Amino acid sequence: MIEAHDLTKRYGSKTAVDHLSFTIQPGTVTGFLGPNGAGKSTTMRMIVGLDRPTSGTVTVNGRPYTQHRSPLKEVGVLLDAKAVHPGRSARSHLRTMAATHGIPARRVDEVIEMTGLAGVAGKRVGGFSLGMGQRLGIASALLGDPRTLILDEPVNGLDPEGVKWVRTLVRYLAGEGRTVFLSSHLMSEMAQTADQLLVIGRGRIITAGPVQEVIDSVTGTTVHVRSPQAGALAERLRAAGATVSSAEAGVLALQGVTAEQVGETAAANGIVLHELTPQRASLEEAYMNLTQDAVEYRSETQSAQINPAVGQEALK
Ligand SMILES: Nc1ncnc2c1ncn2[C@@H]1O[C@H](COP(=O)(O)OP(=O)(O)OP(=O)(O)O)[C@@H](O)[C@H]1O
Repeated sequence: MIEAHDLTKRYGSKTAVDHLSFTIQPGTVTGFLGPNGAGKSTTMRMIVGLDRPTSGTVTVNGRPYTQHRSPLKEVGVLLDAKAVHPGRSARSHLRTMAATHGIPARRVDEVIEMTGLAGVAGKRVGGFSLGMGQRLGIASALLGDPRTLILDEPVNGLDPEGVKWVRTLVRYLAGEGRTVFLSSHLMSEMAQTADQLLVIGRGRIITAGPVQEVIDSVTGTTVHVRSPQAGALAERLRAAGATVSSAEAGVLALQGVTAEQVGETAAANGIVLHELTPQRASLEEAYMNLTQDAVEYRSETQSAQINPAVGQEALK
């Protein structure tokens, strides 16, 4: 279990994490979502004692991470998959980690098997693809057989098969009763993987709860209607509590009402309909709506991707 109380981190005048309080329960996969710069990595770094909170506290399995006697056996962490000496082989990296933490050497072979690295375990890590690096990072996190796993963007750089593998693995680990906390900026990926979601923006919680509840709360349905008697229909639906807007004559966009209710209201009042279409926002659209106010540096980032020269200017 991970428990954060009023967790805050400031870098100078920048508040990266702003009074976050949450509990991540064992036996579940909790997805930590937020746009770039939302504060996910900073939160994870504070959980594992790599950054000191400006104020507030965070504990893992009841204690601050640094107060655990064998942290690796308590918490498995994937924060920066590239933080491995490039000249070492994957096996030698894992063996060194195991030796310095009192973990038996046979566990190294187990995690190599679990993460599908058996074929490349003797190769230099420097030659690894991003996906193989991610697998090695996950193998390192699993080495101590920890009760809690903290994985920052574990599917980053993985191909679809790798993504599916991570999904299956984390579900399996949570099924064993472990606490699994993983970050992503992809709502669709988290919707398929997590039980619970914690969505943050600009260091604050935007929403949290079971995946389906969060999705239902953000993917509101709009009903589109075309009718030669749009005015009369709008009047009756407004009276019933719907929010009505109209971009052109004879066309209505309705919220707070189902397509069935619109059809029945029309029938009961003898109103002719030419079109009745429920339109559900896609998950990614809903997520973008949810977090759009919390996205930092949007224009700079986009220009940097489109035109590196503009990006250079933006960074000056
Ligand atoms: N060492 C630091 N010094 C100054 N500012 C920092 C530092 N680390 C992070 N920040 C700032 O804190 C904010 C949160 O960053 P963080 O990396 O935690 O976000 P994130 O949600 O993990 O984003 P991403 O998805 O891009 O990794 C950002 O505005 C970032 O620029």
